[in-house]
Amino acid sequence: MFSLRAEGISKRFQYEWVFRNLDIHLNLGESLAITGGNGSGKSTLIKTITGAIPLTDGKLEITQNGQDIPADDWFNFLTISAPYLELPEEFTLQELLNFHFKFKKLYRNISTDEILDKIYLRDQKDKQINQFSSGMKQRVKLGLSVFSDVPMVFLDEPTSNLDKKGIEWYQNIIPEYLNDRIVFVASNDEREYTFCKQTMRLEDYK
Ligand SMILES: Nc1ncnc2c1ncn2[C@@H]1O[C@H](COP(=O)(O)OP(=O)(O)OP(=O)(O)O)[C@@H](O)[C@H]1O
Repeated sequence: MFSLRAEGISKRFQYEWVFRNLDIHLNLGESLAITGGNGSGKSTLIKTITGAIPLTDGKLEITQNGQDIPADDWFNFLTISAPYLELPEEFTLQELLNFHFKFKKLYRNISTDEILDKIYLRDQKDKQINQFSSGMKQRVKLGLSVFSDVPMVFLDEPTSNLDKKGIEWYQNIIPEYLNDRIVFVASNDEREYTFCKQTMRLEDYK
C-alpha cells in the first residue's frame, strides 16, 4: 500500500501566499486534478509535493506499507512531466529511452521498442531531441513519465503543445496506464483531467 498525505500545507514566496492550509490524502488508484488560472500556484504545488522546493508550513508524508519514505528518496517513487522540465537535447530519442530506463523500471514490462509506437515516434528514434518539434517533445515527456514503473505520476499541463491528434492520443492512451497509481494533473483545460476522480481549485486556498 502506497499513500500520500498532506496536512495543512502552505507555500509563501516572500510576502505572497501561493496556497494556504491545503489537505490532500491519496492512495494508489486515486487521481487529483489541481485547477486554477495562470499564476494560481499549480506548478508550485507540484514542486512542493515532489520535494523540489520546501513548504512554508504543514506536513507532507509519503508512506509505503505504513513506513515513512524519507523526502530525499521521493524522487525514486515518482515521475513529473512539466513544461519547465527540459529533455537532454543532445540525445537521440532511442538514446534517451535507453538512458531513462536505466534508472526507472518499465511499467507493466512494456519495452522501449513498444514505447516508440505508443508515442508514435518510431520514425524519429534516431533523430536528436533538439530537432524535435514542441509537440513531439511533449509526447516524449509524457511517455517517459507514464511508462515508468512508479507509484506517483505528476502531469503539469499535459497537453501543452499537442495538436488535435495529440490531444486525442493523450485522452485515449494515457489514462489506461494511470489507473493503479496516484496521479496529479495540474491544468487549466478540462480535457486534460476528465479521468481524475477529484478536483481541487487552488483559488479556494488563498
Ligand atoms: N521562485 C519563485 N519566487 C517567487 N515567486 C514565485 C516563484 N515561483 C512562482 N512564484 C509565484 O507563485 C505564483 C504561482 O506560480 P505558479 O507557476 O505556481 O502558477 P501556475 O498556476 O502553475 O501558473 P500557469 O498556469 O501560468 O503555469 C505566481 O504569482 C508566481 O509569480
